[in-house]
Amino acid sequence: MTTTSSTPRLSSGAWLSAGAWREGDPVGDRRFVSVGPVELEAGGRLPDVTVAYETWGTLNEARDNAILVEHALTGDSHVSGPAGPGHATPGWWDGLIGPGCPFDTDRHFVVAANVLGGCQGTTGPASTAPDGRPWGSRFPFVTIRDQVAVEARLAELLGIERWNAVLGGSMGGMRSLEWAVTHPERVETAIVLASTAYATAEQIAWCQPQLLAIRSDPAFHGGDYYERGAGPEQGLGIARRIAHVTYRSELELHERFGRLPQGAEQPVGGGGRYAVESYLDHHAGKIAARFDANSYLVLTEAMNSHDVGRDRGGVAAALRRVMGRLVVASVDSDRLYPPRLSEEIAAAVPHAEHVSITSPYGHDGFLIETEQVGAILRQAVARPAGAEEIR
Ligand SMILES: CC(=O)SCCNC(=O)CCNC(=O)[C@H](O)C(C)(C)COP(=O)(O)OP(=O)(O)OC[C@H]1O[C@@H](n2cnc3c(N)ncnc32)[C@H](O)[C@@H]1OP(=O)(O)O
Ligand SMILES: N[C@@H](CCO)C(=O)O
Repeated sequence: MTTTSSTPRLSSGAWLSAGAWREGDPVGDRRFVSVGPVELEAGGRLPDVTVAYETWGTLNEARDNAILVEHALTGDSHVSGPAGPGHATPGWWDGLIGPGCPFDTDRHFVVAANVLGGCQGTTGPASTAPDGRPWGSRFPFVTIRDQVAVEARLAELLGIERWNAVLGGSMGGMRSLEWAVTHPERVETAIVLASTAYATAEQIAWCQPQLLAIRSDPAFHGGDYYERGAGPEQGLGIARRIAHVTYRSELELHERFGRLPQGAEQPVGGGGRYAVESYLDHHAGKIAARFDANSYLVLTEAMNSHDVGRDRGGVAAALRRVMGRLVVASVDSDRLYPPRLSEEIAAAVPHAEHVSITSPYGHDGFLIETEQVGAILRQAVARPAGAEEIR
């Protein structure tokens, strides 16, 4: 099946939406595949879902060396960058995939896909609906389980019956855990970084002003802004500012910025900014240039819906389904996904291992502390099942 319709974009947008490529055609390092119609957990339906994905290494004959890397809220399929001449775009977890890396491409076949509802090539709100117009406000509610269902279709199309490992951080960790609970027989090792078995009240609470910031931007137009030239970039920027503070630690911000003014600006009564305000402004500008506000809403609400225990007799009962190895890692300074949430998962799964990542950076530590994360991943995929604890 092929799709040839146009790609809606914001004026400043560098993001991609599904629907503009012929199936199988690469765009940069990405490939695109149709996984067909998807019935959603909350009752909606998507008549044809496209998935953007990338791979590294080769699937072996036994088809037992495949690893699925799950990205977080604003990530994408581009986990790893330079793999040779002509592949110069950095990835968000560079150094973890390649010859001799924790995911050694001489041994492993690594797959990463943009998530359902995203804006980097997989079907999302900016994609073209059957009537030829962007889905916009009509894009249905998706859950973490729906996202995993789409990934399961991708696995089938790639000929992967069982993953050697499924791993990810934050929202990626939610999908990894859902994989291990929904398809226990298809996951040899699940690695859940800086994540949780269910969205907590505080996580949902932090999301609420973010959702409101986007929806109350006059340029939001109820979500149907694609054909108007500009989108709710102000609202998205405010959402990112709120979120970004929760992604870092109080101590890091204090030691890094303290009360410093931004250059010569005079914040106290001078109309200028503090350096930390300038830092948040910078991250706000970056997200508006690379991410679609509707995807931010859809994915945030998917995270809020996350609860592995839903319709499964509760979290503890759901976690008892996990059959393969489970490695849970938390960042010691993470105030958004505090270590106690990882400990809860580990306590509910007798054979699980809990590892602590030491970092001043808070939640974003799972993206920044690549040496520690690399060591965890290397050991998790190198050891036979049931081997001693990682330390
Ligand atoms: C290659 C890609 O596009 S990856 C896209 C997908 N991205 C993802 O999946 C992850 C999303 N990214 C993130 O969450 C974050 O960017 C992280 C975790 C990677 C950032 O980690 P860090 O390396 O700690 O970056 P940090 O938060 O310090 O920000 C650095 C930026 O702030 C800027 N900055 C620092 N201080 C200030 C200041 N006072 N005023 C303005 N800007 C400032 C730096 O110049 C730098 O800018 P740049 O990123 O444009 O080069
Ligand atoms: N900084 C990460 C944090 C989300 O967990 C992101 O933007 O995806």
